[in-house]
Amino acid sequence: MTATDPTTGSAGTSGLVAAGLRRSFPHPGGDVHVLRGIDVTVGAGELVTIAGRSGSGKSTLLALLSGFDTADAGSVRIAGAPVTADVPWQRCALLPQALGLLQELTAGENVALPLRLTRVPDSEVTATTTELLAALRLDGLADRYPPELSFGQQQRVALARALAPRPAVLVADEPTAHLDAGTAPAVLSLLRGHADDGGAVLVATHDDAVHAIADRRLELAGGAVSEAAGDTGGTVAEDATR
Ligand SMILES: Nc1ncnc2c1ncn2[C@@H]1O[C@H](COP(=O)(O)OP(=O)(O)OP(=O)(O)O)[C@@H](O)[C@H]1O
Repeated sequence: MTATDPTTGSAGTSGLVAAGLRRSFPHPGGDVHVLRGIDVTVGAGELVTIAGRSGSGKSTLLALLSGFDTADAGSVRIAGAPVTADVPWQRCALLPQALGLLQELTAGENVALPLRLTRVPDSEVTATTTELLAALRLDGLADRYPPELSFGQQQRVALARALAPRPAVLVADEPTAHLDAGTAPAVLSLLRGHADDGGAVLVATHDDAVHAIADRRLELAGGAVSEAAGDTGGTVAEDATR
């Protein structure tokens, strides 16, 4: 994949480029203006984190970037093409906070799903699924259904599913929120590895360990994004964005 052009800072032709994103939600007390004109660029090969107080709009932004929601204004492009609701997993995969695992499929079947949908050969599906589950310390749990797994285990299954199709863009919402010290390093390693392999990775997080492996860190506050420096802000109060 094309790396970020260091001379222009642009994502070139293979990264994520969002411009002028605006999103409001109707509310009886007055519309909630969550995103007020957001520009975000994540180049191929880059891992960018985004921090912000609870309610600042991180999940709202990630849903727009991955085609799960539509902006009131602005554009999202991957490799130069607009992101739509039916963006294929190979172009953009979202790891949402709610995970979205299919309850009637086993962990292994959930991970294999994006590969099955694109008719990847069985041997490759098996190899990729086995490799990802092992890398996330989920060996032996492939045949369990989501309700038979802890939330942290389910979160790792959802990450494996997002990574399985080797997406050009990976968008992850708090991917380490439910992990312990034993499993967090595996998740960090896969996120960093995906970027090093040429993926564009954007992670919303309050976790200093994730910020530490990032190339850049953004801050979302008051409906706007800025480049951040220094320690993570963490969740210390509600953001009454309006
Ligand atoms: N569908 C919706 N309808 C109305 N308001 C919404 C909707 N979705 C989000 N909001 C509001 O938008 C704001 C941003 O929410 P969002 O979930 O994006 O924040 P966040 O930064 O991801 O928070 P957290 O860190 O707690 O997950 C909040 O004030 C929330 O109440």
